[in-house]
Parts: sequence; structure tokens; C-alpha cells
Amino acid sequence: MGKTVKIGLLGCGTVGGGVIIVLNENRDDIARKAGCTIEVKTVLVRDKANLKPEIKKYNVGYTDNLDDILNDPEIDIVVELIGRVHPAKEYIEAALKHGKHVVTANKDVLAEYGKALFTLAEENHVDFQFEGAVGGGIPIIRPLRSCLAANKISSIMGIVNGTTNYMLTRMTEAGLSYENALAEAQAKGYAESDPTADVEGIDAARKITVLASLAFNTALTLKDVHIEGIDNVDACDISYARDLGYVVKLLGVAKNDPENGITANVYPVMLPKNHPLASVNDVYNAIYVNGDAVGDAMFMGRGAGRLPTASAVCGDIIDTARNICNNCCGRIKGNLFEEKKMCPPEKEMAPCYFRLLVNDRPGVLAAIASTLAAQQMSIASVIQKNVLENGLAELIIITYKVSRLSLELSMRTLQVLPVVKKVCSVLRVEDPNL
Ligand SMILES: NC(=O)C1=CN([C@@H]2O[C@H](COP(=O)(O)OP(=O)(O)OC[C@H]3O[C@@H](n4cnc5c(N)ncnc54)[C@H](OP(=O)(O)O)[C@@H]3O)[C@@H](O)[C@H]2O)C=CC1
Ligand SMILES: N[C@@H](CC=O)C(=O)O
Repeated sequence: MGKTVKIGLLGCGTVGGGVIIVLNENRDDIARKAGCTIEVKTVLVRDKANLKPEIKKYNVGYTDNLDDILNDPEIDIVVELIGRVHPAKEYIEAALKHGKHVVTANKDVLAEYGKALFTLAEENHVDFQFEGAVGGGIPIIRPLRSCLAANKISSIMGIVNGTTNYMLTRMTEAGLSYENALAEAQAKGYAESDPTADVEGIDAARKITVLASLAFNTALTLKDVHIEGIDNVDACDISYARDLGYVVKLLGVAKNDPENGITANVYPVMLPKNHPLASVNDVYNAIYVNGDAVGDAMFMGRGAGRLPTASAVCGDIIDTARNICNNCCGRIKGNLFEEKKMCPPEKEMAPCYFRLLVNDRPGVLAAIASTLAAQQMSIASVIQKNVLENGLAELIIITYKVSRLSLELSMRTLQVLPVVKKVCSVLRVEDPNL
């Protein structure tokens, strides 16, 4: 095998460590597939004392100075796995400007600066790849860029955060509390270094930003995504959903309606039990794409974790190494993105589930129904759940499709309606029968 492609790796945590393991353990196989040997030459770390014993055994060089990587002419590819926006964005820019190909799994940077970085890579005639940024080990970026590129894509929707899917599964199946479920996800290496990004839906929003930009050929940013996390989902919503034939999942949903424009949302959704996404559990992610030629296609696999994510990152490294050996490239042109047209909130429709704590006395339902009717919200079903000792009761209401604007306005009114003591939760319902 003639050429050796050398890597400068930034960060040696969960995923960085996984890349070292996979490239070393599968070295011969990878070399045969890539057509060259691939070697991690230098790893940027803050403190070598933090390295895990399972990584220390591999023969790689370490530095705490980025310039040792940028100025090393032997290093062809910089793999950024330090996470968060800063200084990762500046490190990626510096690598591109030094003529290094870049591979990253950093959706935080991509969701804010993706378009600018594609342009910078193009100007410097280098590759910029990011398969690991969405869906962990699931191939989804390359399918959108290549295999499905002939389609007009109308929607892309899925479970794109492994931590929250793991938590919801453990809360549903083992009755774990929210806090214990999060602690388990962190111990397994699924959560972000700041796990609020996972539970507040921000990580999923970053991923849906990246997916929707590629799918709809327009540069969305995080500000274009309406975000709700699972932090307000109570164990009783999960249990009521089950009684009603639904499961609760945190979904990223992006739609491109030629007339009304693009909608991009992350929120907990009640899915009918027979929906294909309803049985995607644990750390698994799944992404559903609808294209005018392909119809529906679903991509599923482990959405987080050391080796699954390293699998995607190493796939990018191999692809880039092949491009280097064949003197070609796999760049996205930043200037090909069309101007975006976002859908206004009064045109964005979905059925909803409400759980309200109300006074248990006659006339309450009529007051609530007239509040909803004032916003053109039509009730599909109502169930009174728990009658509590203090004269209060829980009311579950499921509506037909309502606009996001009507939902927001009716929430404001319900919150000050004397008979409503608390609006406990509001979830979207993805049910074709409503
Ligand atoms: N974990 C997962 O399942 C997935 C992660 N990703 C993405 O992959 C990236 C890496 O995630 P992950 O491995 O989980 O994160 P970790 O926190 O486990 O690892 C990050 C590593 O980078 C190091 N680091 C941070 N800042 C610097 C710096 N300025 N200079 C040198 N080293 C630095 C940290 O060192 P220190 O030990 O000193 O803090 C740490 O070892 C993130 O962008 C994440 O979003 C994508 C898909 C899945
Ligand atoms: N924290 C993320 C890691 C992968 O992107 C997740 O849980 O999905």
C-alpha cells in the first residue's frame, strides 16, 4: 500500500478515543478499502493525564499546541472532535485555511456556521465532511448529498437525539425518574458535555438544521427551528399516552411546502403505537425522508455512543483519504443554497394533546371548549383522568389540527382562565386520523 494518509485529531474524549480504536483495530481492512494506509499521527489534548487507559496503549503522538498539527506538512486531514462552538469553529477554520481536509461530528458548529465553512473549504480546495454530526452511526448525510440528490424532498422527520430517546425508553419501560434516566445516558457516553443541549431539544434542533439545509438546499440556522425539549414531559403524560394508544418521542420535523414554505420543529410528539418511529427505542435514532422520486425511506441505527459515532467519522476519513489518493474531492458548494422561505405560524398545522389541572365542577368543560373554539380549535376527545381530593381534576384534551399561532394564543388564555389551575403539558400528536 503506497501512500499513508496522516490524521491530526483534535480531542480525545468519547468519539475521539473511538476513532483511534477503530482506525487501529481495523487498520488492514481499512487500508484495503481506502487504497492507502490511514494513521493518526498527532492528537490535540488539553491534559494527557485525562486519557483513558484503553486509548493510551495505541502508538500516537500527543500535543497541547494546535500549531503542531496545522504546521505539520505530513498531516492531510484534521478531525475535529472537541465539541461545542468555540474554539472548535476557529480550529476548523484554521485547518481549512492551512489546506487541511476537515472531518467533524460537530453539529453545534455546523448549525451556525455550516454555509460559511462549506465556502471556506471550497476556497481552499479541500474536503469538509460531517457524517457523524447527525444520527451517530447512521448513514444520512451522504444519502442526502448523493443517493437521494435527484429528489425534491418534502419532509424529513425523525428521532435524532440518542440521549432523550434512551431516557424516554427507560422512563416508559422501567419507570425510571427523569434524573436517573439522564444519569444513565451520561454514564453510557450518549449525552453532550452540557446535557441541557440534549434534554432541552437544542442538540436535536442543531441536527434538524443540518438535515433540512441539505434536504431543502437552503441554509437554515438554529434560529429557524422552534424548539421544545423533554424537560416538561411528565411520567404521567407517558402513561396517559400509552392508555390512549400512543408513545411519546422527541422528534425533529422539517417540512417544505412549496406554497407555504419551510417549517422546522423539535418537540415531544405523541405517535400512534403502530407508527414505524414508535418502536425505535433506547439509543437508536431513525430518520424518515420523503422524496418525490423515492417515496418514503427510513434510516435507522445507533444515534450516539463511542464506536457507532466513530464508525461514521472513520467513514468520512476513508472517503477523504480516497479523494486525496485519487486527486478529487467531495465538497458541498456553499453558494448553491437557495434563499429560504419559512412558513408563518398561522399556516403551520398539527393536532395537540393538553393536560390541564382544573376545578372539578359543572361548566368547566364548556369554558375551556369556548376558549379553544375562539382560536378555531376543534376538540377530538376529552377524558377526565384523576379526580383529586382537593376538588381538582386532570383533564386530557386531544384536538384536531390547529395552527401554531392558535395554539400559542389559546395557551395564553387558558393560563389565566379561573377554572384552569395549571396547564400541565401540551404535546403535538402525529396521527393521520386527526
Ligand atoms: N458522544 C456521542 O455519542 C456523539 C458526539 N458527537 C459530537 O462529537 C464531538 C465530540 O463529542 P464527545 O467525544 O462525546 O465529547 P467528549 O466531551 O467526550 O470529548 C471531547 C474531548 O475534547 C477535549 N477538548 C475540549 N476542548 C478542547 C480544546 N480546546 N483542546 C483540546 N482538547 C479539547 C476534551 O478534553 P478534556 O478531557 O480536557 O475536557 C475531551 O476529551 C462533539 O461535537 C459531539 O457533539 C456526535 C455524535 C455522537
Ligand atoms: N448527545 C447526542 C450525541 C450524538 O449526537 C445524542 O444523544 O444524540
